[in-house]
Amino acid sequence: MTQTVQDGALENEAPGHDVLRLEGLHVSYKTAAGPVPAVRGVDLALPAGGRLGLAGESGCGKSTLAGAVLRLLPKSARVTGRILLDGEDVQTMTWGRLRAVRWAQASIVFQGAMHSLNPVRRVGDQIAEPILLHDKKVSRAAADRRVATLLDQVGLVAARAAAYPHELSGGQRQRVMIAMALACSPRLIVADEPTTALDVMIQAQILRLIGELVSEHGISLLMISHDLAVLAEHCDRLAVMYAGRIVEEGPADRVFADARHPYGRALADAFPRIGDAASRRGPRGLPGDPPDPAHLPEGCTFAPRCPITAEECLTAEPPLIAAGDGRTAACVRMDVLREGS
Ligand SMILES: Nc1ncnc2c1ncn2[C@@H]1O[C@H](COP(=O)(O)OP(=O)(O)OP(=O)(O)O)[C@@H](O)[C@H]1O
Repeated sequence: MTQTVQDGALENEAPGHDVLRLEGLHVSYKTAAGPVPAVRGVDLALPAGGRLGLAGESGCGKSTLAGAVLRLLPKSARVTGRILLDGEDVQTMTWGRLRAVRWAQASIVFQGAMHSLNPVRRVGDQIAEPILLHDKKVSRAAADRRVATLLDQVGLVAARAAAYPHELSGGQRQRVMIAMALACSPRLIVADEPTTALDVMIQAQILRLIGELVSEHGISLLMISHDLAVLAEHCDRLAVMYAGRIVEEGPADRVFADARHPYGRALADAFPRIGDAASRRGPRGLPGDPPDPAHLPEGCTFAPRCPITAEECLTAEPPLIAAGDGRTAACVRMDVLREGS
């Protein structure tokens, strides 16, 4: 593992107790220009019924991590480390086992339902498919009844089962995707930027719906977004990702209100807070861009954009260390950040 969790949550928990557990996960894409390290030594644990938010800017490796969980990455991706679903290593599953696990044990809601749904099939048939696939004893009539129940749970009338994806609004299509994700009563749902393509009001409704459904059904949630504020509202823990690594992890309210890593702090400050009087902490852009994963800087990868960089940041990549209140952060200058806050 490249990341050391000193005094972190991972060391104290019995393996196999988590619905999802990533141990030293690395994903590198093979390209003509050389390897692109998209995920670099990630350790994460999601207990049963937990809701973990994964935040970070575009290109930091969030979708790669999500795809790795169900082995949905392209062939050019080289994955090392362990991905444990209920203690079972996804990397060593046979294709048959993997097919059984997808939908039934874990399902993913991707961004942009239009691309995930088949445009020439009725949505009811698409929701019924994983149900029929996973339980050969279920009759078509029983699957249709289940589809009607699922549509009702996601706030759509049963008659919508007959619609084609293009006949639905973006929000309705995303509700269909959520119904599909719930169809086989999984233990884990991974929601990868589930509302990116939707307008703000609909985004809030869909996120609330996901939150309500996972609690109602006791499903664990890994929610991925660039928006730390949204994640803080719907998750109990937050992990902040930068240039392929987790740079901060901890209880959602603590990380959002008082991040220990300057990147976590910048992400929290980038969005207005609900209830903030006259924008005391208005939205603030983070200067610069994340590094190109194929050409990472020496030392801390955030140093070139960091407001508190010092000489010591430029020599080695800081390990993830205990940062108080059940948090971990990968910053050698977190005390300076604390003093300045
Ligand atoms: N198939 C691929 N081949 C080569 N590089 C890839 C491939 N897919 C992703 N990458 C690179 O891996 C890095 C991580 O990408 P990823 O899509 O996981 O990030 P992300 O945080 O999910 O971004 P976004 O929010 O834009 O989806 C990026 O530099 C991206 O360009």
